[in-house]
Amino acid sequence: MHTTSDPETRRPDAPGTTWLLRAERIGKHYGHTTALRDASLTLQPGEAVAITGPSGSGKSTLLHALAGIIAVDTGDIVVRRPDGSGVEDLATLADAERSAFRLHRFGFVFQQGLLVPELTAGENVALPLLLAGSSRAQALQRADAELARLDLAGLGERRPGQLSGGQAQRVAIARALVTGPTIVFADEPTGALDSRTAEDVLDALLATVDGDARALVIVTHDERVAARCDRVVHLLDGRIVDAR
Ligand SMILES: Nc1ncnc2c1ncn2[C@@H]1O[C@H](COP(=O)(O)OP(=O)(O)OP(=O)(O)O)[C@@H](O)[C@H]1O
Repeated sequence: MHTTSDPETRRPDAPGTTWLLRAERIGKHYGHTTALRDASLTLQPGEAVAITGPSGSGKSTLLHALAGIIAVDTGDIVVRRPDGSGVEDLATLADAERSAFRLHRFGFVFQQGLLVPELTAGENVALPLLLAGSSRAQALQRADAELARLDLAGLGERRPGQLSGGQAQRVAIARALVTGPTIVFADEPTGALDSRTAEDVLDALLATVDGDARALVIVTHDERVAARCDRVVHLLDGRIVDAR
C-alpha cells in the first residue's frame, strides 16, 4: 500500500490525452468533520473505478463531489467537454449551473434505484430527457430503446412496485444512460440485491463502459464488485490511501 494524492493529475497533459475528469486535491468539511482531504483522481474513458473504504471514510462524499452534487471547499474538479473543445471547472459553477451540467453530462444509479413509484418504468427512464426539455413522445421513444438495450423490452408500462429488485436497478441504469452521459456514478448499486441479481446488475453497469468513451465510478463495500473494476481507489478517514 502506498500513500498517494495521485501525482498523475499534476502532470501536464500528454498530446492526444483523453481523460474525462480530473479532481485535484479536493477537500470537504461538514462542521468539524473532515469528510474528504486532498483527494486527487483522474477518470479515463472506458474505465470502471471502484471507490472502497470503511463506513464513514468519505466514499459517498467523494462520489458526490466528483459528480457535482456537492460543492467542495478546496481543490479543483475539471471535466472535459465531449466535443474536445476544452474543460469546464465544476468548482466555479453556481448551484443551478452544476445541476444543469449534471443532468446533461452525468448519469446516476443509487442503491435503491430511487425510481418514482407513481411513474411507469418508461416514464422514469424518460424523466432526465423531459427535464432537459425533450418532447414527451421523443423522450418515451428514447426511453423504450434504452430499456430494450438493458433487456427490459416490454416492461416499460410497469410501475416500480411491479418489478423485481434487479429489474428496477436495470431501469435505474437505463435512466442513467438515456441522456448519453460521459460518466456514470453509482453509489452501492448492488447493495440491496442478492448475490446472483447483484452479478447481473453489475454486468449491466460494466457493459456501459465496454469499448466506449464513458467512465463508470462505483462506490462499493463489496470486494467482488471492486475486483471486477479496472481500478480501485481506497479511502481512509477522507484520504485516498491506495489507488491501483
Ligand atoms: N451532510 C452531512 N452532514 C454532516 N456530516 C456528514 C454529511 N455527509 C457526510 N458526513 C460525514 O462525513 C464523513 C464521510 O461520510 P460519507 O457518507 O462520505 O462516508 P462513506 O464512506 O460513504 O460511509 P458509508 O459507507 O457508511 O456510506 C462521515 O463522518 C459522515 O458522518
